[in-house]
Amino acid sequence: MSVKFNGKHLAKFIRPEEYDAIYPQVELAHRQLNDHSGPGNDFLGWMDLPHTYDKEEFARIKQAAEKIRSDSDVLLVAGIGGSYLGARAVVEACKGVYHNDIEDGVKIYFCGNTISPTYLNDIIRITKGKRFSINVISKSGTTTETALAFRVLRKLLEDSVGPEEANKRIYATTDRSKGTLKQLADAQGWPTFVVPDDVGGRYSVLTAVGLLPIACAGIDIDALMQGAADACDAYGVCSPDNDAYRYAMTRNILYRKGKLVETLACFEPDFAMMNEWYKQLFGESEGKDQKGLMPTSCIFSTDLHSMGQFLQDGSRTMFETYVDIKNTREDFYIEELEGNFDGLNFLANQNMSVVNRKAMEGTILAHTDGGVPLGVIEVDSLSAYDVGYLIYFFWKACAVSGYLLSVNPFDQPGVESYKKNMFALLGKPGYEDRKAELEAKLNG
Ligand SMILES: O=P(O)(O)OC[C@H]1O[C@H](O)[C@H](O)[C@@H](O)[C@@H]1O
Repeated sequence: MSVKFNGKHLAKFIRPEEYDAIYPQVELAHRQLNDHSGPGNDFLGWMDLPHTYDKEEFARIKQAAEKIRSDSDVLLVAGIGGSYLGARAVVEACKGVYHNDIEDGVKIYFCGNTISPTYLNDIIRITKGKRFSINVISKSGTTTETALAFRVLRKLLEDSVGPEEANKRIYATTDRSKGTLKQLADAQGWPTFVVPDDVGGRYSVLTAVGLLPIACAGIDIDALMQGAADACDAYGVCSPDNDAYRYAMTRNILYRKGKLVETLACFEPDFAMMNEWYKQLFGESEGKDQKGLMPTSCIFSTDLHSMGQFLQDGSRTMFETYVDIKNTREDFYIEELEGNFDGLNFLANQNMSVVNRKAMEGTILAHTDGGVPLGVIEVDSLSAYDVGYLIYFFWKACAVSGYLLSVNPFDQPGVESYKKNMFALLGKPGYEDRKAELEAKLNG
């Protein structure tokens, strides 16, 4: 098992009987997920996905990635939320945050995830004089941020290579049959990939949504899916020892004890976008009906120099979950310095990963002593296989955690409010009444 939940540091915060007491609710959640009888049961396509995914499309994804890698210097991936975070998270976890600067071959840039004109201009600058392709990703096919960026980038591509060649360099990942993007793709003859109906955005990284950009980065998507498939089997067993369920129970028990915030922390900067992916997964799944733990994140030891004080001594509203990556992608041997001018020879003659681990162990003990409940998710490495495994671990834990909280973990009705206001304020037809009302509030 390449992902484990280690709760040994939680012993002074949660008694074994508390797990026993909540476990029947886990059994119920397990049953509801398996027989599709719980809330949001039309969005459970992720559950068997690592086994049942469309193999024909998977092969087309690999072919498209090969083509992009051979005919493009740059791949622009336009998408937001679930159509953005997972792909970037896996690419950076497996290849590192500086993969574009270090690796030969196609550079991958993400856009359509903001309305910042500065950001878009920078993306346009990146494409100057480069051969580029676009992967536009939107399940609904109507998301404003993505559609707006895509409108600009598509024109850029058409101006650069002509409409006919542009049509061969635009890859659309969207709904099987509906939405503006699907209609456009069919009309223009762009290669299309499908976001299955029963897979929500935040559960879509192992569909074409994530797989095409991830394959373009040269990551082994077979290994990624295999990791998820093995996790699907491991966490498919209903038992108090199921680590995904243990993590879900821990979250819920701590929430009931008044903890309102979870901080996911990792001592590896390559994990920063996985943190962001986790925030969408748990934030959109659980933050509703005026309930839920607020997911936050840190990268340590970096953030120990900013958030460390609060975590050690501040208000005791949070618990921490550390992602412990057992084997780093690379190591660095620290040599002894003659004269020991910087006083750091006590660190010498060992690998830097050992120093990082001691920092983690020291932090675990300090924060636990400071009254922060702390669990550890142990991951073998950030290989494609282990990342696939970890993704499924979080999926399963999140679904059960949502059911334990008695919410529908698979919808996100609250996200619409800002959109409606934005459309009204921008004068989108159909929003006239709301526009007047909102302007009165703003100017009042
Ligand atoms: O893929 P799309 O339809 O463009 O949606 C992208 C994202 O935007 C929405 O507002 C949702 O809150 C997210 O769950 C979703 O992942």
